[in-house]
Amino acid sequence: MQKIVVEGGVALDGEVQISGAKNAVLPILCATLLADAPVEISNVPHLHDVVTTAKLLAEIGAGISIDERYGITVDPTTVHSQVAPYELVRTMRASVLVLGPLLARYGHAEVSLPGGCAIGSRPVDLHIKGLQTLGATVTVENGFIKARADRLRGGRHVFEMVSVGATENVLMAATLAEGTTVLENAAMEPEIVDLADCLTAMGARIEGAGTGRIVVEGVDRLHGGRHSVVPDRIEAGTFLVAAAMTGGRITARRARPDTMKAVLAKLAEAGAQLDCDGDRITLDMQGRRPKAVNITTAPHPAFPTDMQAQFMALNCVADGVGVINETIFENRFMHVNELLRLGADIRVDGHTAVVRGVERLSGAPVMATDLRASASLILAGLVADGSTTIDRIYHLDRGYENIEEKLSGLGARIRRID
Ligand SMILES: CC(=O)N[C@H]1[C@@H](OP(=O)(O)OP(=O)(O)OC[C@H]2O[C@@H](n3ccc(=O)[nH]c3=O)[C@H](O)[C@@H]2O)O[C@H](CO)[C@@H](O)[C@@H]1O
Ligand SMILES: C=C(OP(=O)(O)O)C(=O)O
Repeated sequence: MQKIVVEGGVALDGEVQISGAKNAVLPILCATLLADAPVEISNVPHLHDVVTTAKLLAEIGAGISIDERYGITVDPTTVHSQVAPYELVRTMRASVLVLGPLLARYGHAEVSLPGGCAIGSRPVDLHIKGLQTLGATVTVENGFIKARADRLRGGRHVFEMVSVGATENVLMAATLAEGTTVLENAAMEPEIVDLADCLTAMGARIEGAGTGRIVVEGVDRLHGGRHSVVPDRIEAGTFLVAAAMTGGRITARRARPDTMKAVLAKLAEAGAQLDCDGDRITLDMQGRRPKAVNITTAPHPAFPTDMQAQFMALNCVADGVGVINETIFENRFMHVNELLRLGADIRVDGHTAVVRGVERLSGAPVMATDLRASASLILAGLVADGSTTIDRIYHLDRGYENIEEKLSGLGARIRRID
């Protein structure tokens, strides 16, 4: 199994290009199923999860073509199955996002329940309730969500709690429903806005994406279109934290600073000098040690759960004590035990971790447990004395494109071994 080896001690310096967002491209690929002609998606990140989604779309009959720049064109006109099997859904929870599109387009869909994952349970009751408001009959049998509706009809739906996935599934379904749908307490993440932009390019009529109230006027058909995926705010944030921890200076190119305000505010609070110029974010730490910061994860525009592990790594070597509250997932502290192996001082009590910064970490073999936990271990390795070897990095390949090449380009001593 492949591993990543990091030799600590280099202050990062240089420029890095940010890829398209994993959490935007996956719903967008599912949304292409709504169209009645090919849809071209560009700025697609080269990720394992993208390959899995493409496999799922191909399995149900969609035509997939990939150009030399990794742009993906999906031709949904050849879809012949409305069943998403367990083998694919289990490896990637985002597969559940084919439910809304298949139901809206074909009047029925069967999608395996995603089950939980390492970071916590991943229920889909909010997705189901939203589709029921649009008139679907939904049952859960033999581990599958089975949904049916001759034609969905618009309605007003209030999500009980903010859910990114449920907002995406119901939004996609509503585009082909008869009449108007109003979604209240909708998620406001930039990835929802990007999905709505892609749907709009396919002929959907959507207002309010990016606010808590989205209004969709259903249309009879969606046509083909083109869309370029929004830059990955979590990837950009991860590189900026790496620069801050190592006392370095980097510029993230092709980023979207307006989608990352909570993260940039915390980096500034940690003592980083930040300069945003169009799609470029420059962070300069001027060789200083970061100051500890308190973090509470919550839905956008608050601090994202997907950056919690990386800021935990920063607090491990910061000056002072940082308190981290994780409010989205019940088990998203699995990086703690691995960070402790590197010499960190962290105490966990329920959803709260208290991190006391130490002067130095020391390299050790560690194990990645999930995607962002893997990133936090690389960050810790960048500042640890000696060598840190990270096992089970397949998690990393789900969500970061060429991370070791990008970090090497910034001067880090990092390599992948078999
Ligand atoms: C609000 C939030 O930060 N969402 C994150 C969540 O999105 P993802 O779409 O995976 O998860 P949701 O936004 O749906 O989950 C938010 C919360 O709602 C609960 N829930 C969700 C659906 C449902 O049907 N029933 C239910 O109870 C979840 O258990 C969770 O506590 O994980 C992604 C991957 O880390 C992140 O990119 C998203 O930013
Ligand atoms: C946990 C993540 O993704 P997923 O919901 O696909 O597991 C993530 O992007 O940090």
